[in-house]
Amino acid sequence: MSVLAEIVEGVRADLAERQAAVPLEALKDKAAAAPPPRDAMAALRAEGVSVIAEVKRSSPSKGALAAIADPAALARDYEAGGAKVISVLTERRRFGGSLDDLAQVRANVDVPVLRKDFIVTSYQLWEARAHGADLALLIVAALDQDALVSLVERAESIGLVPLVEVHTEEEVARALDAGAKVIGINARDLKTLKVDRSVFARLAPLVPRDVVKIAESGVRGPHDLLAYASSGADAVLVGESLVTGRDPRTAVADLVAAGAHPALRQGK
Ligand SMILES: O=P(O)(O)OC[C@@H](O)[C@@H](O)c1c[nH]c2ccccc12
Repeated sequence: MSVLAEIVEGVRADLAERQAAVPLEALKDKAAAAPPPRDAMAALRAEGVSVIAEVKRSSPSKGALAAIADPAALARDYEAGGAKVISVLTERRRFGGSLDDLAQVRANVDVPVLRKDFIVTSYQLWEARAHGADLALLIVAALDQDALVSLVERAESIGLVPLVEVHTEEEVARALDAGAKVIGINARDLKTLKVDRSVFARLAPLVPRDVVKIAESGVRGPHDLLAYASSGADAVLVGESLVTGRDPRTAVADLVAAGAHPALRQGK
């Protein structure tokens, strides 16, 4: 079984427990009472390369990365450094995250927040919105096309911007067919966990100009951001190097400064 399939199996088991504990109707009531969504499209399209900074305790490839006792404090540091969006991993078994992390982060920053998880049913989209998310990740490799299409539509109908993640040419075509307006090109193959930074430059030209392009994974510092930006990235999503570095606020600020370079202005 691929790593992705194993993770999704665990996600489905945890999901079944939450579904037994919280009926969908209760979740919908909670979503209706949540603060309205923030403008994620504007954040992603802002001047310069938008930095999406991730709250990530551990990963299947590296194991424990950082304890992150106070995710909200980390998110405030990211925001102070200039992050335009905060990503919060909510998957428990392999990434050490939770919906509570998401809610805490959302309550303590002013920028839009992404629920980063392995979403396979609309129940998880309602959960995302009920805990304040403004965007939700949809991983093409984890979904058949019918499910992808219906989750994109459902996300939009409840006020979430779907970030549709791809890793191959075929997945780009599927994302576009499903109507994705924001596409994340992940340098990491979720089936093998190998990182190949050249995937972004190869796939980005297949994405139309009006679709937001996010380069995901493998950003070690400003040098990698610049490489992704020169291949057309509107935004980069960064986790590991921020949570393992000494000063997350300065690390984000250094990325933001690199992404603001006038030579990169390609008329986003
Ligand atoms: O820690 P990195 O290499 O900076 O990568 C961040 C992000 O791209 C990565 O966490 C990620 C991208 N897509 C995912 C899907 C599920 C879980 C995690 C991810």
